[in-house]
Amino acid sequence: MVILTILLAGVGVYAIRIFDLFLQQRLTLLTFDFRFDYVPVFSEHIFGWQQSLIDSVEGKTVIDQGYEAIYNGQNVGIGAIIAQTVTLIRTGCQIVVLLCMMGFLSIWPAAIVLGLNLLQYGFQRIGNQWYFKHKKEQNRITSYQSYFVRTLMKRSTGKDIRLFSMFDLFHHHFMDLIQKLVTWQRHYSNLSLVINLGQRLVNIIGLALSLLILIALQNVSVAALLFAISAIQTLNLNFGNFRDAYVKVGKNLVFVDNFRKFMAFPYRQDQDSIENKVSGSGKIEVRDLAYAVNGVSLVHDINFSVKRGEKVALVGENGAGKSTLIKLLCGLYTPSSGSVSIDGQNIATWAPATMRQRVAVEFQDDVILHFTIAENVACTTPQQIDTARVEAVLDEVGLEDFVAGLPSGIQTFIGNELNENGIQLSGGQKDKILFARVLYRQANINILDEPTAALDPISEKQFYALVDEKLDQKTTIIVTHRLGALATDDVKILVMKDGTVIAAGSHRWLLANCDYYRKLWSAQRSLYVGGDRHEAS
Ligand SMILES: Nc1ncnc2c1ncn2[C@@H]1O[C@H](COP(=O)(O)OP(=O)(O)OP(=O)(O)O)[C@@H](O)[C@H]1O
Repeated sequence: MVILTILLAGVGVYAIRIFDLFLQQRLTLLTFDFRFDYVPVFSEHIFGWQQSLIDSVEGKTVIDQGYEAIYNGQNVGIGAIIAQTVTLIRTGCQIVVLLCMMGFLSIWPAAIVLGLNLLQYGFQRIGNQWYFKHKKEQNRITSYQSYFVRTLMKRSTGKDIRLFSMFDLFHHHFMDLIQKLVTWQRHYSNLSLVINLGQRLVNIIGLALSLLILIALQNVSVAALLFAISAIQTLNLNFGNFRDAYVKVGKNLVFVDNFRKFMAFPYRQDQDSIENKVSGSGKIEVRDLAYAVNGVSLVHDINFSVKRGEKVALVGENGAGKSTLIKLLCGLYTPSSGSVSIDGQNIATWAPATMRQRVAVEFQDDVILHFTIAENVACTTPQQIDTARVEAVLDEVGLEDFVAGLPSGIQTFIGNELNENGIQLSGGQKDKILFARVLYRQANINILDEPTAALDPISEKQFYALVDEKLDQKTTIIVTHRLGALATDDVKILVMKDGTVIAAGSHRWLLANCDYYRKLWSAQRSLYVGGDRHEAS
């Protein structure tokens, strides 16, 4: 009977192990599919977020960990939970088989092993509680660490580090970080050591106790005793694996929790009040607009309106709040108070897609993706690109000859990350592609943040001629430090200082009525007409 039981149990355990191979294979494919199904959902969701949320520490943590929850296959997050659940099922089955098998000898050893494993779980819980209590600290350290890795790996920062011999500085901060990491790790491994020692001790006691009981309870043969030793050890091992899997599920639920938080963040497309009206003349009204971050006001008390087709220049010193204001105008930031309305509708109620149709924006720090020129201009999939329109706008911004000289024309890749024949752009060429992107959009409101910063004088002149011609009937707001180009009567100039608009009017009117504008103007004029270069100070 004992022999038959052993045989049956052995077959049962190995059958489960073989079944496990198939489970593991299915699991690998499942987590792979999961990654491809959910990563686009994740990215799509971020499009609906407020920029201020993406910029915040909270947003960054939830993005990083939420992404990890779905992207790291079976190691972290949802993939790990599925993998550990499979382990739970597998070890659970093995435990049941082993318990039945041992029941033929005596139920006591099995009961003792079970009891002692519960005790071990208690130890593990202590370790876990410490882990979760200090997890935030470890997350922060890991996020600092990833900054170092990202910065060092990035080609552009690598250049600066070499040019300015910043390695010592880097090393200084890195060592500081490593110190924190080592301290954290030391605490954790000391605690793990104590817990593991406790668990091993409990194991040995358990094995000895079970055997003693077995001997005391019945007259067992040596063969049965040997079988009992091996069965108890296997049972213990399975209990251990079961426990580990259970604990890992708990740990990975933290990542999933972050994924859940991520999906629950306010998503503008979910709002009931979203307006999808895309028509309108392009009239902008700004009322009592203010924006603060962590209680610090960046812009405040802003009131102005822009008529359809009007050209507006936003000028002011560095840090005056110009970029912040245009981020509010195009809905990237949500005002702390006040409102921005376009054609009588508060843009806070607009869906992001509506905003993209109505407003085309060019920022100083816009990125050119390592895709083709045509894709960078049209910002859509190859099938949807209007090639003739792409060529026309590239022509208009003065890139006709440049593109004609490229081996694959508008299909040439920019940068060599995705294509080894990709080309590098100069700063001015990049600005021209970004402006071509705005023209391609054909929106009736265009907002341009320092669009000519990298342009040569001839290109800058062409740029303003193009604005006059192509954006003639369209509302256009341009942030610029080069005042001369906008010194005409048909441009309304908003002068910003310390986070608010202190004056608005034509160049001539401002020269006559605004001391601060006069100061900006004469400072710049002196550089161009060769006057007193120190006039500004
Ligand atoms: N996300 C942010 N969090 C905190 N402070 C910010 C944030 N964005 C901008 N600031 C601060 O707000 C102020 C205005 O910045 P903004 O970029 O709007 O200035 P700007 O007028 O465009 O300057 P520049 O002419 O140099 O481009 C600056 O003091 C800047 O440090």
